[in-house]
Amino acid sequence: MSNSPAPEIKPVIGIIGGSGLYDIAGLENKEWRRVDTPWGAPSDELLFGTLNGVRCVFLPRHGRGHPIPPSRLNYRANIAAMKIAGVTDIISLSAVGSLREDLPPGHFVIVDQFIDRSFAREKSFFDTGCVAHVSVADPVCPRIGDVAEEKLKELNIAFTRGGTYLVMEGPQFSTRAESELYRSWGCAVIGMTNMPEAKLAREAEICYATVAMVTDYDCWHQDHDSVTVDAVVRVMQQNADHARSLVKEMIPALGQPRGLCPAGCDRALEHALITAPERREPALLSKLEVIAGRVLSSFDN
Ligand SMILES: CSC[C@H]1O[C@H](OP(=O)(O)O)[C@H](O)[C@@H]1O
Ligand SMILES: Nc1ncnc2[nH]cnc12
Repeated sequence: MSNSPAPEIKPVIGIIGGSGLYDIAGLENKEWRRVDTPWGAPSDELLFGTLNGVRCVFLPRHGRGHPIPPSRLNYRANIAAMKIAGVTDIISLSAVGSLREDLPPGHFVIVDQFIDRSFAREKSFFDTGCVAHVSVADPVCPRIGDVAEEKLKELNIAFTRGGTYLVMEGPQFSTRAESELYRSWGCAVIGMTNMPEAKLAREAEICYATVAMVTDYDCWHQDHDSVTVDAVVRVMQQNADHARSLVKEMIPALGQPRGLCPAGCDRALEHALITAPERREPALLSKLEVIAGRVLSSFDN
């Protein structure tokens, strides 16, 4: 065991804004800047700024004006751009449908698990020529969840800590049979975007947590109409102030200098690489430098 002191990390907070959240309030020194990555361009320029002296970077997940559907998002570029921008912690904000009676529209859920039913997306930075298998047994960072919980309480916003987010491919909403199936699996909420986003953040060793904002009861609830985009947008407009206040409170708290993440999200690649150094593909390795340079440069993996 090493006796060296825990490094002092100055966090940079990334915020990925979902449907209805295309900007964040209160940022100082704001600047939209293009960030290119070895996996192509992210959904939009990134908004750089500071809040109470904490550096933050905002990305509208679908782009400003929402031109990109869930299956066409370049999830790898989005996470790689955050990594290149120096982001250490990501707050993912998402509109979701509720799969439980006790999670009504307007309610917030601090997600702790996912079931990934997406299938038409690139899910890893690694590939033939450099294979890695990270653990996503606990796919979100509990430290970010703790801060979300504390701030939601202070702001008096109704929320639930914990719940499984079912990730569907979309873009069509679910059939009633699918919705009932996911309910029978014990899922709390449903959306189309948080995977592979969370898996890629783990590969990039960025702490990541989802605050889901319920906008509808999907299509299973007999007393509520089936979800429509209009309904999602209407509830998100009502919720947007809550989401903005939450982010504004979370950033200064998460931005305090700290040591390594106790949950180990920032060391996820240690012991994850399996390809022998002599079988690694140089072209892929050079792409991976921005994501995995920390572990690839040490040859004893
Ligand atoms: C506009 S309704 C469906 C859309 O909203 C959610 O997006 P996000 O997670 O980015 O808030 C859902 O996943 C769908 O992409
Ligand atoms: N019911 C639903 N299904 C999938 N994604 C959603 N986003 C918001 N509501 C949703």
